[in-house]
Amino acid sequence: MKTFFSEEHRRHFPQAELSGGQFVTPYERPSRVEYVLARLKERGMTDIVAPGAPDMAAIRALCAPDYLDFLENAWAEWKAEGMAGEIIAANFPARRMQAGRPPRNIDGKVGYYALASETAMTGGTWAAALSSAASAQAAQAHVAGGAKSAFALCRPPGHHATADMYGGYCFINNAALVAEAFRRDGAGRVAILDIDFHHGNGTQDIFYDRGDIFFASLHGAPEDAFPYFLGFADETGVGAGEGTTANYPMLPGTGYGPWSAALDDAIARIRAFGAEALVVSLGVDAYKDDPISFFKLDSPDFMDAGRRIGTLGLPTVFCMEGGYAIEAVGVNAVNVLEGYQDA
Ligand SMILES: NCCCNCCCCCC(O)(O)C(F)(F)F
Ligand SMILES: [Zn+2]
Repeated sequence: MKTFFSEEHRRHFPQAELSGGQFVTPYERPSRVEYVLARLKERGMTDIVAPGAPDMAAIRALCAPDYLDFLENAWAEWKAEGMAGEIIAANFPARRMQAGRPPRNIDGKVGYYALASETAMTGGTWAAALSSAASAQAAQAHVAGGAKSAFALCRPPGHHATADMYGGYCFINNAALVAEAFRRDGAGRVAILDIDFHHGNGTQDIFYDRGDIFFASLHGAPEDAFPYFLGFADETGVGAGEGTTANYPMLPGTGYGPWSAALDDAIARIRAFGAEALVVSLGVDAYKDDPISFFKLDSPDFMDAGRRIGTLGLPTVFCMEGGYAIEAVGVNAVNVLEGYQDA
């Protein structure tokens, strides 16, 4: 399996994340992908290439123009306003406020486009997000060109990003770009399977009214886990998308037994949907030692999960999402890829 990866990810490394009322070193840090690269090489998956330039037309087709303008210009505007630190959202359009009217002031504008305040942006975030999107796009082109599967080692991740909001360490929805590209390249129906511990609210939001894209997510129950405000089992899609969203919220302490039962159900739903291509939002923060999650999967479970996903026998692009037990993130992510290839 070929891996697409860009060193440009390094341009996004904020010094701080707001967590528990303190500023901590961000959990979503460059060393995560270094562990994945090391494990890929250890397992002989050494076909690792850098993507070309991002397909900006496809990114513009996915994201709102004003949101892309914001992402590109936020840092300059923030510093022009005399802000001393990194970009962190502090003001949000709360209930019964004007959530559809972007402020002129950059401090207000940041909160308009942010869905959470833990994620800081810096001067290199835009470039890093574009390079991550480019890896996803290149992986999809490789599969559309005939490869059975490909791995987009994306950093920053993407599944919390909507067409017009960032947060949860995400800016551009890489998995959504891949799904749309599969559709443009002729796949009539595409499925996105999100196994990251956190609900892929952005991916769900983008495709919620679409009948051609199936979205399934296994995640920590919204009552207990970020992003908190989406991911309930009764969210099944709307309009043409009715029945094409399947959420599997699960409680703290969930182990591989119930988690894999949910996976099997999602796989059956994807098969019944008639997907012709598959995108996997590959987060491995369901791992038992993940510092910000509460499932109890162990490393061999990720190998078995990959094998089960492989039984779909679909052209597949894996997009790296989360996973914060840094020493294990490489083993767990590559285990999914190896299990998939062994199916
Ligand atoms: N005190 C820690 C609270 C953390 N709150 C934000 C969690 C973001 C999770 C991001 C992710 O893992 O879902 C992604 F895949 F996008 F990276
Ligand atoms: Zn996650």
